[in-house]
Parts: sequence; C-alpha cells; structure tokens
Amino acid sequence: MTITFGTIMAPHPRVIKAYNAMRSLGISDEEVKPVLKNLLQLYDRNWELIEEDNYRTLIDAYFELKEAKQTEGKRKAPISYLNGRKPKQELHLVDGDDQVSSTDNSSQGLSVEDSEITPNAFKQKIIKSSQTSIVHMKPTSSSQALQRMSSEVERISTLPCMPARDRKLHRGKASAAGHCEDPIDEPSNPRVQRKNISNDHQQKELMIPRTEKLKLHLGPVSTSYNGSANASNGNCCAKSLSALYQNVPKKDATSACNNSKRTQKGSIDIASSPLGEIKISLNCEAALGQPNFRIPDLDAIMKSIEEKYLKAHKIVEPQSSMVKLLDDLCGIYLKLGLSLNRNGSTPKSANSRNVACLPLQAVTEDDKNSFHFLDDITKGSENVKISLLDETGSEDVPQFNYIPYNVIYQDANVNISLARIADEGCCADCAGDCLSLSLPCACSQETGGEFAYTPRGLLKEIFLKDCMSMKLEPLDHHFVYCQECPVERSRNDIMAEPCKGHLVRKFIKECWRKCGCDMQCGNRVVQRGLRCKLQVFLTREGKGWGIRTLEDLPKGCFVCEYAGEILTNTELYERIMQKSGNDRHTYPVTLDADWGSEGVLKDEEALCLDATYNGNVARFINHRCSDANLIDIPVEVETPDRHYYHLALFTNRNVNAYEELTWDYGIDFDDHEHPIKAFNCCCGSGFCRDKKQKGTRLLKGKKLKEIHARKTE
Ligand SMILES: C[S@@+](CC[C@H](N)C(=O)[O-])C[C@H]1O[C@@H](n2cnc3c(N)ncnc32)[C@H](O)[C@@H]1O
Repeated sequence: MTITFGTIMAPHPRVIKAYNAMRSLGISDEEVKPVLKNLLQLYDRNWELIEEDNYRTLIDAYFELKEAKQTEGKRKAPISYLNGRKPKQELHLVDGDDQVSSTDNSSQGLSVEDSEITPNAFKQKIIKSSQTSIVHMKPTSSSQALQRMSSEVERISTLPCMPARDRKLHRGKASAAGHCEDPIDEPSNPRVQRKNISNDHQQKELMIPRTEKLKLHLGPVSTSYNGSANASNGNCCAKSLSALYQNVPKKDATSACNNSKRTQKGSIDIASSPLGEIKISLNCEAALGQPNFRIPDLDAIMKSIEEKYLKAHKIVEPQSSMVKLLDDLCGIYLKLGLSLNRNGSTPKSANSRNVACLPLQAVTEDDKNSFHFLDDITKGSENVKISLLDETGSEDVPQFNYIPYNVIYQDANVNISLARIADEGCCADCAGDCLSLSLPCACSQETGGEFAYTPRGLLKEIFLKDCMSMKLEPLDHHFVYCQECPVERSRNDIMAEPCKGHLVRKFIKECWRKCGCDMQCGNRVVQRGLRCKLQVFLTREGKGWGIRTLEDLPKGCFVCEYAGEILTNTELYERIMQKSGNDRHTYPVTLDADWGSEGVLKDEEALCLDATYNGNVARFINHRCSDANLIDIPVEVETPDRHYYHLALFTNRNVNAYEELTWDYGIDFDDHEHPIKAFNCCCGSGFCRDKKQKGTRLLKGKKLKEIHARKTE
C-alpha cells in the first residue's frame, strides 16, 4: 500500500494567507489548494472576491465539493486524482481509472479530454471526481460556489471556438501578460518559471484542439492521504510520482530528482521536479500479502501518531528521524488495519478522514492502548513532573510506590538529631549564601576547605575529576578494610573471607538545619531535590525501563538521589530470600562508603537502600560499564557520621536531551557468588565488563583514563 504525504510548493503570500484562514477551520493546505486554484480561475484571479468576508467564498466552495461527494454516493470517479502538482496549463489526458498519460496533471482537477463536452456532462464529471476526496468535515448544504463554478463551466464551454491564445486573453490580464498564472504553483526560481511559461504556451498550442478543449481546475478537495492497501491506489501513487517526471519538460528532466530510502517496513520515495514540486511517498510494503489487512480509519492513525509523538514527548526526541516517523506511521497503519479485520468491520461515518471506501470500524480500546503514557510518576511529590512512556505498549506500567526521599523500613538505625551535629560541623553564624563568602565556612571542611559546588549549582570540575578518577582507577586510591566485612559475610556467612577493602569515598557535606544560611544557599543542592526534566521510558536494548533527560544537562549537574527504603543488611537478605527463582531483587544499593571505619559492622547495623517497593526515579537508572554519564557521590546532609548518607547522582559530562542516563553500578560480572545474581549486561559500552556479551572489550586502567580525559575535555 502507499501513503502519500502531499505536495510541497513555494506558495504566493496571498495563498499562504488563504491556507492560514482555512487551517484555522481544521482544513489542510492540500485540501484547500485545488479549490483555491479553481476559484482563482473562475474569478479571473480576483483575489478580493476570494478573500472577502474572511474567505467566505473559499469556505463555501470547499464544502460544496464535500456535499457533491456525499450526494453522489460511492460511485467510482472516472479519473484518478492523486496529488497536486504540475503547471496548470497542460491538458489532462486520462485513459481511465488507473492510467495516467504522459501529460497527466490530474491533481489539478478535472480536464475535459474529449473534444466536445456538454456543460452538464462536465458537471457530472466534477461531481464524480469529488468522490475520491477525503472527507474531513461534515459537508454543508449546496451553495453558490458550485453553481458559480458550474455556470462558469457552461459559460466557457459555450463560448465559440477560439484559438488558445485568445482564450488565454479572455481569462484575464495576468494570463495575457504571460505571467505564471497560478500563484499556487508558482515556482520560486525565476529561471524555472520562464521555462515553464514557454512550455505552457507550447503545450497549449499543440494540445488544445480547435473544438475547444478546456480544463476546469475543480479537483478533489484533498488527496493528501489517499494511500490505500488496494493495488490500484498503490499503482496510482507510483504513477503520481513518476508523473512528476513526466510533467517535466525534457530539457529540465535532468534537474528532477528522485530519492528512495528503505525503512524497516517499506520504503520512502521523494521525487521532486524543477517546478518546485516535491512528493513524498511512503510505501508500506509490510502490508503486502497480509490477507487480514483492512484499511484503518485515518483519524485513528493520525491520533495514534499525535499521541505517540506530540502528546507524549511534547518535543521530538533526538533519535527521531523522518524515516522513523514515517516508518512508525506505516507500522501503526498496518497494525490498525490488521486489528480491524480481527474484530469485524463496520462502516465509518462520512465526516471522518477515511482513506478508502472499504467498510471501516472505529478504533478499539486495544488500539488506543497501543502505548503507555503516565504524566507524572511522582504523584506530585517532586519539584518537577516525571513522565513515563512505553512506545511499544508491550510492558506493564511498573508497580511501586513513589517516594521522593529515603524512609526507614523498620530496624535501620539512622540517628538524626540536631544534638549530634557539633558546632564546628555546621555554620550557625552564616547568613544567605555560603558560596558568596570570601572565606568558605565550616561546611566546606569536608571537601578540603572548598565547596564542591559552583554558584550555578554544578559540581566543581576538580571535585568531579577526583571522583571520576576513583571510579575509573580505584586502585590508585585509598582503601579501608573491615575486620569482618558484611559483603564477605553475605557471600559465605560460615567462613567469610577477609575484607577486600572499601574505597574511601569523597563525600560532599551540605549545609543543613543548624546552619544559619538560607535554603537557597549554594551549598544546598541535593537536599533541594530534583530539578531536571526526566522521563522514564522503555529501553530498546532489553534493559527494561530506563531514564532519559528531556533537556540538555551540563556536566556536574545534580540529577537525583537514589531514594528507597533504608534497610539493614539483615532485612535485605530476608527480602532476597523471600524472592523466588528468576524473580530477582534488583533495586538494592549498599551504603558502604564508610564501612571500613566502623571496625566490626554487624548485619543489623550495615545499611542499604532498597527501591524495589518504595523508591524514586533513580530506581529506573540502568547500568553502563565504565563510560556511564552519571556518577554517584555520597552526600552528608543531616547525619554527621557516614553510617547513613545520601547517594546523589550527578552528570559527569554534558548530556544531550533524550540521552539515556546511566550509572556504573560497579558490578563485578565475574563474581558468581554474589547473593544477587548479575544480569546479562546490555549496556552497549565498548568497555562492557560482562564477558558473556559478545564483542565487548575489557579495558582497564590507562585506557579508561584516556576515555575519561577525552570526555571531560
Ligand atoms: C535499578 S534497575 C533499573 C531499572 C530497570 N531497567 C527496570 O526496568 O526497572 C536494575 C535492573 O535493570 C536491568 N538493567 C540495568 N542495567 C542493565 C544493563 N546494562 N543490561 C541489562 N539489564 C540492565 C537489570 O535487570 C537490573 O537488575
């Protein structure tokens, strides 16, 4: 089947105004174009008559055609009206339904190819022709416009035979002056325009017989979406593309061009002529040979696409391309078409944008649910909404309770008290913004007497660099060792191996309640919560849901913290044990940044965050080996010890809108004794550590350092 996407021209300013007026009524340019052309001809290009009363005449004429279609029923038009194109003066030689002659200009409307035709016969032809129109709006009752056109037909066709050049004079000054008569088709390139005119003249002289062949441009109201699954339409569309070439004067033919691109479900052809005409045709070859296919309602297709792309994204994602858009349209067309047959067919009402006259049925609930979209998964609990989109409609919406901040599940000992914060551990004497102080306050001690944040609220370059270096080259940094390591105990509780060491992480310490500064202080970033526009989306690589940013993010930007239930290790093991087989527990994060300093840390004391049942947006952030765009940094806010802290995620480079946000979980894919079985990594990174993944390279040390250096440049 073929779907044609219309014709693009370089219109006259008055044409643009007319289009704009009609667009406000929901009528597309493609529908207006043939009607406007006809009126211009009928009124000898007297624009005032068309423009007066807010384009009343044009609106009338448009609806007259609709009505003509309705009153005539479903008789097949004798002429294939495919698409607007072609300089108007050529004659339209049509052999029949499927055949378009080499001088075809069917899109321009009716031509009288017989040497003599009565006005009535011509009117009939007009009416028949409108049957191929696509009905967008409910037709009105009959009106003057059709009568005007018809009487004009009578008037012109009853004129005594006259040579073409005289008839041209009769049609008005613009014609007589030899200007391009049709502003709608007026080519923007003057060189081309001149050629066309001369070509027009030649053709008229050659082709208009003495017996007064005439053409009335009263074409179909719209043929923008006249693709259908039946073979004849498919053929017609192919012809309409080739007709672009056929209409091109021979000497210009070299400048006509045709572009073809294959999509997954078909192909896209773009043909252009030196006349400035461009035709885009999408051939949905995936529908070929599908016996169950029935033509779906165009409204349903359009709505589906609009919801998929506009309502869901508001703006277009970077991965989007026209090819993808057209391919999606084709896919939805196919899907809706197949679903119609399954559920039986019912006729469609006349005021919908049907693409063909086969019996149609309204879209089913199934069709409507072909994708999932949630406006705000946070239930209003964050500073910004976070939407969720599943473009495939294949995945159930994740079931969990959104919590913006960590909450204690049961036994976790998180001691938050002002009394525990020593005077020297806060900045009670500060006021306003601590970052504006010439001498940084006590809260900067943790980060070496310098705040970790810039006045713009980003991580300072040097701080980020140090944190990245710890991630990429941990062995170059300081480790502490537990006397009895909870990690080793979790592997083998009976004979736990010695602690392998815990990296001494760099912490950020933010100002808090005991500090004198205000909430807008530059040293309060994580605690002020999420600000970035994020979206949960279904990844295509088999990672399940993921997070992407809907806006460009600068390097060092706080994205979100990892929030969930605060559990003790004991509680976490219990949860893991309760889970069966493949139902893996996938959302725990160990708060081990300071374990080594605690000597013997019991499982009832060691803490972790579990976002499985209660969590925030971070629970959707997927893992990427080594070159992820986020980095996790421990942040001290309300507790001075490192037993409990916040795990904040910052960008480690500039991130473009619609990039997936990823984080290196630090998984050792070779550790087969870990209580939580590692997933098969699909991160796609060239540095993927999961050896099971084909084509991955293991890069360590220097190589990773090089990459990081490049990325942070
Ligand atoms: C914190 S969740 C991330 C969100 C998750 N994708 C979802 O749909 O809810 C971690 C889980 O996501 C999946 N995942 C994350 N990164 C992955 C990767 N690089 N390759 C494959 N699966 C991944 C794994 O199932 C993992 O256990």
